[in-house]
Amino acid sequence: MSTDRIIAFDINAAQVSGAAGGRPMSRPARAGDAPRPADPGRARARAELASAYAAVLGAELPATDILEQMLRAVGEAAALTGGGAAGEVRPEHVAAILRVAGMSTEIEDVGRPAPGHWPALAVMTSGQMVLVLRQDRESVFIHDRSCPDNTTEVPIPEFEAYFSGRIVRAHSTLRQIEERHRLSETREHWFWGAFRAQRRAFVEVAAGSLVANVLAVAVALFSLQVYDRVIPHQSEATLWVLALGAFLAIALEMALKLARSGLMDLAGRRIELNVQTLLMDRLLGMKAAPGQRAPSQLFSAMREFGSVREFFTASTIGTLADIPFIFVFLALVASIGGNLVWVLAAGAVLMVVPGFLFQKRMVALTQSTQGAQARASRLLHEAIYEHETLATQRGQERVRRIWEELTTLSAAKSSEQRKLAAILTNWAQAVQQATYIVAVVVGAYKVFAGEFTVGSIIAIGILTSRTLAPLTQLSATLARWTNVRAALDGLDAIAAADQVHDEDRRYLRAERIGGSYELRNIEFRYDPEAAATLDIPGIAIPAGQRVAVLGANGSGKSTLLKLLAGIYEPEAGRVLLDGVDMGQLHPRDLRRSVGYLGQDVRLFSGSLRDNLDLTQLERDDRRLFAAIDFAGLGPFLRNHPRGLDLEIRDGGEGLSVGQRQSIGWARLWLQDPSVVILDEPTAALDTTLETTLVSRLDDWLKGRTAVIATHRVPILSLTSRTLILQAGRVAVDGPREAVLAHLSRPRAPSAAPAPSAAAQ
Ligand SMILES: Nc1ncnc2c1ncn2[C@@H]1O[C@H](COP(=O)(O)OP(=O)(O)OP(=O)(O)O)[C@@H](O)[C@H]1O
Repeated sequence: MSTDRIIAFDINAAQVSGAAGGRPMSRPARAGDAPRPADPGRARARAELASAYAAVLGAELPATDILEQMLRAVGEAAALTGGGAAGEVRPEHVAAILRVAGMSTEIEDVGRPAPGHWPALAVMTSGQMVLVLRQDRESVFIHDRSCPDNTTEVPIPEFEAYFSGRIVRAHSTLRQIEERHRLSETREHWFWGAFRAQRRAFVEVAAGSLVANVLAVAVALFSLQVYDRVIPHQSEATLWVLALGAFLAIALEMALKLARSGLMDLAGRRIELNVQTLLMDRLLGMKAAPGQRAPSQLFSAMREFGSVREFFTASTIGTLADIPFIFVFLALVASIGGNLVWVLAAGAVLMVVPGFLFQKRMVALTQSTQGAQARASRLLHEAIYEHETLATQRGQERVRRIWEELTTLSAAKSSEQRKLAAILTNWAQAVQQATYIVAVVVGAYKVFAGEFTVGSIIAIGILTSRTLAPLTQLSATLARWTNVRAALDGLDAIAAADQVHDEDRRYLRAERIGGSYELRNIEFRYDPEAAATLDIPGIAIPAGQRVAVLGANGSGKSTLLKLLAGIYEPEAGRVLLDGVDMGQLHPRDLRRSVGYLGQDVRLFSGSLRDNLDLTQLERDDRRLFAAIDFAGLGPFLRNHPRGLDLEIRDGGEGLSVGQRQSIGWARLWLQDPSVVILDEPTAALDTTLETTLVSRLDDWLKGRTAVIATHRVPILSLTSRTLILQAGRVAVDGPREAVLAHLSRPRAPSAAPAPSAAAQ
């Protein structure tokens, strides 16, 4: 085997040069060569190599995802080093990429190749790397995309001649393996699972509570001793020793309780951080479920997390941690006062029973307040963001009326809720005092009978308060629990909502999507009771074709486009992209390759730069300006004093509707997808800009599949095929000219049949 052959396996060279197959590596750098600029191509190649390796190891690691990370790292390194050595991506960098993907990696000097080393990346003497899959007695097998089965066999002596002896090895971590093989039923609950993760803190809190509660007995014992032993003997020294002991116990108890609340606070913060991150992830990753989930519901559910957080703070957990010690105190009372303990037990039961009895009423109240609050927050949102429409359409009166109704309702319900909570707390306090009195009365009778000392009564009095105090707090906690449970239920709906990226699935990875569509027996409806919004037996769109979708308002154009973009899933039937059901493709690959420009381009608060580059991966301002020029915003932005730093205000204000549409175009240009789905993409542009854009698009759309819903004539000229929708059905399908000619023909009762897809 020649050097050329070994080089032919080198993925770096192949990818850097952009060729599909292997190609000899470029001349090695010589001393005196000018410093090379940052070389994202090389980084790309290394990232792809790492990706291939990860795929061999079974990790779901797409080249493009790590590539994005890598390019970013290279960009940052280039910025730091002034562009010098950043292009050199060494084995350490590849190891870093694999670590980014959550794998554990090491670089080893193994000297000679041996079967036990592989799969691993082998560093060759030239500095290049190859992915060695396995080795038998005669050959090593190298990953090479240009060969059948992606594998090339190389005799060991030939390989050894160019092998530097270094390898980069990666393994899935135990956690990843566990994740991969975990049964879906054993997945932890989003909230309680986060609690379980902090169980160590809870065990420590429980241990602290035990000691603190034992120390709490000190005051009762102090009184017992003082009344029964010190006072009768007038022993001053004992008094002070006992007092000192009691002071110490109090100080220790306080220190322990402070430590306990500190610990709880820390655990609480960790839980909150994990849960909030998870909830936001789920919210962002939710499948679109049009007509099934009101945004205001989601909004108020997320806001309600505040009440959950407040509930699970140190005071609640402290109360709960103290509950088991009630039995310890009761045992102590029994040892001092014998049967008198039943008075305390009865008091304890009486204190908490109403709390449980009122739960149902509390739940009903919570539900109605939450409903009103959700509606109020939607109304508030509309009153603020749709202020102009309300003002010009004189809609304020309606808003005011509904607002008043909702405020009255929620004020009445929450006042009832507060009343109930107050009843529960006051009842608990009253029962606690009554129990004390009954205990003292019973104790007094025992003193009369000579069974008790005065010190015992005082000690029992103190112990009664200590025993029952956590129960008073428990009643207050029970009153709040219904609120928290309702909030948790709302959040449960978010955490359990169907996700675009289902963690239990292994999706098909596609570095590039060609863009041929096939729709089979599609049915889609927003309202399960209503007739189908879309009913399409079959459409095929070959890769690279440009299709215009026409139709009256409400005929289903946008819905069809959203199905093609993978935003909605059909209720029945299948949408195949490159011959594969869209649901099987990895959502990230889909989003990268399928560009969607909706009717209404939304902006987010931040700078214009942030808005253009929502992925935050674009480091090159020249590309941002090229995108802006493409979209026709160049002159405006170049003349603007703030340029790309132009501020977009809360609610996306800061640009005109047409300019917003141009931003949508610029985003699409930056995304550079192989499939473009455009919904009325020039509706807001002026004629000059539309004409310029259309002329640029003619070139840009080459090689891309495009489906464009439009009412505008200029954009039609870009397409070769026209579909006309009528009430969700394809009424006409054929070559553009034929369809347009058919449409412009005067209608006769027995019109010629419309061109069909077969006419393509
Ligand atoms: N989010 C939604 N929830 C419920 N029904 C919807 C929703 N979006 C659209 N519809 C209904 O589906 C039908 C098709 O709407 P679609 O937006 O696809 O029409 P279109 O052809 O794009 O109209 P236009 O030309 O006005 O944009 C309409 O009758 C509409 O009422």
